[in-house]
Amino acid sequence: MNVTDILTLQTILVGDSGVGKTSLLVQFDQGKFIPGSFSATVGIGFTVSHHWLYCSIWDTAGQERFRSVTHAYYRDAQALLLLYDITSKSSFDNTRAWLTEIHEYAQNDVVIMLLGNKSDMISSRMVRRDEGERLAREYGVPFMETSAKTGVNVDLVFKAVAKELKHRAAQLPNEPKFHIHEFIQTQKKESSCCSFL
Ligand SMILES: Nc1nc2c(ncn2[C@@H]2O[C@H](COP(=O)(O)OP(=O)(O)OP(=O)(O)O)[C@@H](O)[C@H]2O)c(=O)[nH]1
Ligand SMILES: [Mg+2]
Repeated sequence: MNVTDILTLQTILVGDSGVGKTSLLVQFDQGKFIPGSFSATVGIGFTVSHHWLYCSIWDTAGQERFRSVTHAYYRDAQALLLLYDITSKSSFDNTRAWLTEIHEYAQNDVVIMLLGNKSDMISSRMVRRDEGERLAREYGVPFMETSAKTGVNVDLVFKAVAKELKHRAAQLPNEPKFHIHEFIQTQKKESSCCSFL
């Protein structure tokens, strides 16, 4: 994708409280990570990011009590990033419930991406990468592991989603679903990740 393309992208971040939605957003938008500080999002957060992409990002609160607030934002999302925390089995197990909610409230053609965040926390890993890949294949969605702390794969997530939307906008029906590996060659520093289905 020609990164000078300016694309608009309405994105929503969902997933259990504490998985790193806000941290991923701050890393993407400001390129920084604020260690240790965990202040749970209340209601909904919003950021407009002006990289190579004009991206309005809704950062939702993972806590159950804000769920009804989140529902209202699914409808307008073109892209939906569903995060779990690789150090939290429950956040991974809950992704199925999130996917059910997404299918209930979001547009049918929303681009969904499953992200296993906190990939830097190698010694505390509770969810293997292949478990994330398997779940992603089961639901037919692309998957990546990310770290909001080190920035690994964070830009790549938004590039990959933007490229999918570009393909769809260009109505290139015969094109294969875009393959994330294209980005790998150009982003040596990024870790490997599975291709899109
Ligand atoms: N090591 C590491 N810590 C992370 C990462 N992402 C988030 N954290 C930490 O995990 C905690 C929760 O991060 P948040 O970004 O606030 O989580 P959230 O998903 O926005 O939580 P809610 O707003 O309650 O839904 C914070 O202490 C972050 O510093 C990561 O990739 N690696
Ligand atoms: Mg948050």
